Amino acid sequence: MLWKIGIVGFGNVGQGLAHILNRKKEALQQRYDFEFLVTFIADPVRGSLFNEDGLDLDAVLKEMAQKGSLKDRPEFTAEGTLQLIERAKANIVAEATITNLESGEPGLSHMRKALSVGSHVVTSNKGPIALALEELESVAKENGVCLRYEGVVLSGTPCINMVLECMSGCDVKSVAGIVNGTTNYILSKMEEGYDYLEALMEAQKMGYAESDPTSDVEGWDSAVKATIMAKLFFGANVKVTDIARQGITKVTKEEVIKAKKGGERIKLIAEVRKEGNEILASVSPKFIPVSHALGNVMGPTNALTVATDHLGEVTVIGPGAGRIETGQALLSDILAIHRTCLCSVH
Ligand SMILES: NC(=O)C1=CN([C@@H]2O[C@H](COP(=O)(O)OP(=O)(O)OC[C@H]3O[C@@H](n4cnc5c(N)ncnc54)[C@H](OP(=O)(O)O)[C@@H]3O)[C@@H](O)[C@H]2O)C=CC1
Ligand SMILES: N[C@@H](CC=O)C(=O)O
Repeated sequence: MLWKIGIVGFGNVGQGLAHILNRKKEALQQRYDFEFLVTFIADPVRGSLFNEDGLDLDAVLKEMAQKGSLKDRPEFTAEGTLQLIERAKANIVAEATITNLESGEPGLSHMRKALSVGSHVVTSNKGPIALALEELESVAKENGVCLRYEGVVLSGTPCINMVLECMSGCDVKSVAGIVNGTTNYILSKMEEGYDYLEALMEAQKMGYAESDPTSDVEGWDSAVKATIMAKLFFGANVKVTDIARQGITKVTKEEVIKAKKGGERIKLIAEVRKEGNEILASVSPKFIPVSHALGNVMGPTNALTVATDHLGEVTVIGPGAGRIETGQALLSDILAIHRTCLCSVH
């Protein structure tokens, strides 16, 4: 099968996915029998493109790097994102627009539209998954397509599918760890002597931060990830606004350096745990001994410890943000869809 892929949102992650697809085209065919065309890119500000016969990703990425815009490309279209999703009817839509924790928009409408026209959806966008997972899964089911979102908690580091698939049958008792790359990067840089703002700007440059970084530094991003984990791993509906939440804006460089001298590091820890019939979730900065596994997780790296009945504790450590890293999460979902379709054919 020749898969037609559409990319919605051509910022850090959308471009990260395009880079991987461009670079790995032959390897993906040889290794996984996965053949594809990217038929559209939708991003109203940077420029939307459509070509039923496939875009030249190499040329698109070069133009993006040189001009920061796709509006001079011959495949340019002024069509809105929803119209493009409907007209293109790609087999798979990769949705990577901004996370909106209040309405889920514009990603929520993009996903509804894509699923309802029969496109599988893969996404790194946390808003729609936190706010409307059941609805989206039911639209997917009605239309016989899949919705996958591996990247919404730990970017490309295995998390959701690791727990739901590889650890299926286990009861999860708690999950706890560092689930935001930007704040961990800032705290790490502050230990090296950077000022808070200097470190934040660096995180933005590297493509780790949300479009509004308040979400990262005030702990909202970690809280929405806790909401998603509460839903997926505990079956609990915990609203992001109900989570006891504190970010890192009050943490000073002096405190970070003092903690290190005392053998500790300050880390923004998200936790979801079951106590009796209650599911408790929180996000706050905590002093962690340098000797503890989490105490040595630095930069944009994340770590999550999943406590279960059958396996005890399982800890995963890896990138929690980044263009290519999150593009990898989308790619793993795309290949999972390809595998499922191969299985149903053979
Ligand atoms: N960056 C990371 O490391 C990670 C990001 N994520 C999530 O992935 C998603 C993408 O992140 P990232 O790439 O960093 O964010 P960016 O802000 O870099 O990219 C988002 C893109 O979506 C575009 N966009 C906005 N509205 C529309 C629309 N209606 N139609 C099409 N495109 C639109 C934006 O355009 P413009 O800016 O011009 O308005 C922008 O180019 C977010 O939801 C984020 O939370 C998840 C894990 C890690
Ligand atoms: N802004 C987020 C991106 C990934 O979800 C982070 O820094 O972790």
